[in-house]
Amino acid sequence: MNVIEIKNLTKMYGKARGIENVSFNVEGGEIFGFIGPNGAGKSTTIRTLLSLIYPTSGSATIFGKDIITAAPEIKKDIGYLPSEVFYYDNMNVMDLLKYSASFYKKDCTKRIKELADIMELDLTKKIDDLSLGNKKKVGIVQGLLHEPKLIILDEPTSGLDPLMQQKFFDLLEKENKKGATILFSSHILSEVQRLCDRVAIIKDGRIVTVEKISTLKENTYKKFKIESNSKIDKSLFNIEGVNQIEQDGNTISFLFRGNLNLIMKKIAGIDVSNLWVEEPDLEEIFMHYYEKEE
Ligand SMILES: Nc1ncnc2c1ncn2[C@@H]1O[C@H](COP(=O)(O)OP(=O)(O)OP(=O)(O)O)[C@@H](O)[C@H]1O
Repeated sequence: MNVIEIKNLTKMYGKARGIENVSFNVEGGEIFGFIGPNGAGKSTTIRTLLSLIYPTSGSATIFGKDIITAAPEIKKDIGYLPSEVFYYDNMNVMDLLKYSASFYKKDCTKRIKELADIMELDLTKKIDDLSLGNKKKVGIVQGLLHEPKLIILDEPTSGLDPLMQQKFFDLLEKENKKGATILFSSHILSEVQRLCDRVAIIKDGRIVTVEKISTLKENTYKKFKIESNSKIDKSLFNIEGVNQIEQDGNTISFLFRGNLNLIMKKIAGIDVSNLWVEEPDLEEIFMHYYEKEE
């Protein structure tokens, strides 16, 4: 079952483009990545889904319910971490979190303590005295304290140090195993690759592709690097599917997409001293999608 269904969602800010005809679904139980560079439209899509802003046209459902008409009902089961968090500075952390928890029917005190423990957050501190990273942790606890069925995170890792990022990812994986669906926006591709099952790539307000991470990697280039005992004839690789050839001494490297036997036959004619065949990382795949569109 789809937890989120987005159909041709368009949001204009006056005459300026926010997002155009965005459509994709997020299935129940998956960790879904939403990637694109700054200004691509990730926050606009997320804010529209949460009814913080209204679409110009198009529609979307969450848990099968309309995002606008059923917004208050839907929100009870969503945990949201905005890209930037703002608080009343003179409250202490526990008071702020208790205040957030008061919007839900259940007692979240135990859960707040558990989460604060995992994220190493001091509940007695004043918000004003917290670093940016610690404020982000408050946002994380605030988003998860009611054990939501759907967790929506807008650029959640900015401000967290690598150790905390890891703890946070472990926490998300645990929530996912318990049944939570997660929508995770980011412009950092490695973290999406690590955590997500599928991704939607957005550029200039439009969805470029929606794919499984594994399919994205299979259908794209492989990276070849060949080392020989003598200089390799570069023209050997002037064939369809080969891109970005680079030669450095007796080493040649390139990206290839196509029938691998073609390349293997070419390599068979070389006195090979070493050979590397690697999957491109998501960053390279991403660039490829962007170039294709331009
Ligand atoms: N309140 C607003 N008024 C006018 N234009 C806006 C507003 N909010 C966003 N935009 C524009 O909409 C487009 C999409 O912005 P959005 O913030 O959704 O992108 P994003 O992918 O989340 O990027 P970032 O990671 O920088 O937040 C951008 O061109 C942005 O300038």
